[in-house]
Amino acid sequence: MTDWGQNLATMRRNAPLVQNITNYVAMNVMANVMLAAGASPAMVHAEEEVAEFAGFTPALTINIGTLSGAWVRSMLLAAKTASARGTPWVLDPVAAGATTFRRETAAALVALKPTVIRGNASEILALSGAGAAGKGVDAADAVGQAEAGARTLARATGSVVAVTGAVDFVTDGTRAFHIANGHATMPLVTALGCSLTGIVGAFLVGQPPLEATVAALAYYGLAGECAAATAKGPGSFATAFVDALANLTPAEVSARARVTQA
Ligand SMILES: Nc1ncnc2c1ncn2[C@@H]1O[C@H](COP(=O)(O)OP(=O)(O)OP(=O)(O)O)[C@@H](O)[C@H]1O
Ligand SMILES: Cc1ncsc1CCO
Ligand SMILES: [Mg+2]
Repeated sequence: MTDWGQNLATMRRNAPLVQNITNYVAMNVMANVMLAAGASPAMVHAEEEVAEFAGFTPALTINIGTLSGAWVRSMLLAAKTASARGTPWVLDPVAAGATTFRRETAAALVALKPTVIRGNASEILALSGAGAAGKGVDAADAVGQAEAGARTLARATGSVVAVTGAVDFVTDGTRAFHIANGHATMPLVTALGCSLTGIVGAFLVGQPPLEATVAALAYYGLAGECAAATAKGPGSFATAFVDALANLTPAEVSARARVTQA
């Protein structure tokens, strides 16, 4: 059995710099989540500097949550640089099926070969070409409905595809895993999915993409379980969740990760 806590230990040893192009809603939450986990986030998105930064960062994440023309130009510049350098990068296709602008932007970014695509079921269904129920940023489909689409998307793109929800699903198109850690309060706190995308980026540094992604999701879900033990609702959950990310040890992750082959 794989020792998933080792991937957390490696990430913390690396304490990797991660460049994040994310949305206005997520920026602060995501930076705090990443710092608590042991990574070093940098929110760098200006067209004037984004490629230069992508030229030295060991990992990059791109989230299309609050788009505009200038953001898209920056995203494409950063993704092109990462792809050319072989830098691992993660795409978070927020509300990918909602509008033509989002569909086209997500497709252009997928063409630049993200190492990992991480989204909720509705977003992964939209990217895989199947009809999705979701019209906004929240999932309206169950993970199980997106698993076949995730496998197809992974085979078509060469990306690892992670579908998050009640039980997460991760595949490289050949192998696949379910991760049953997590808590139902997580989707009631905004930007926890966006922030998870940053955690996946941090785990990718120096680690194989499929295993790194599975371990990141197990660790993150477990932090949700820990937070739920003391939280009184979504507000105190958010605080307890950041504490749990900082306090969880690799040994606890190894013992409590609920990962099975799919
Ligand atoms: N019903 C649930 N039960 C347990 N864990 C959940 C549930 N829904 C989501 N999660 C967990 O919450 C985390 C974020 O995943 P989610 O699918 O909510 O992201 P998202 O929809 O992209 O979020 P956002 O767009 O608000 O940032 C993952 O770790 C996932 O496992
Ligand atoms: C609420 C919201 N709107 C655009 S991005 C975002 C953060 C969660 O995806
Ligand atoms: Mg999301």
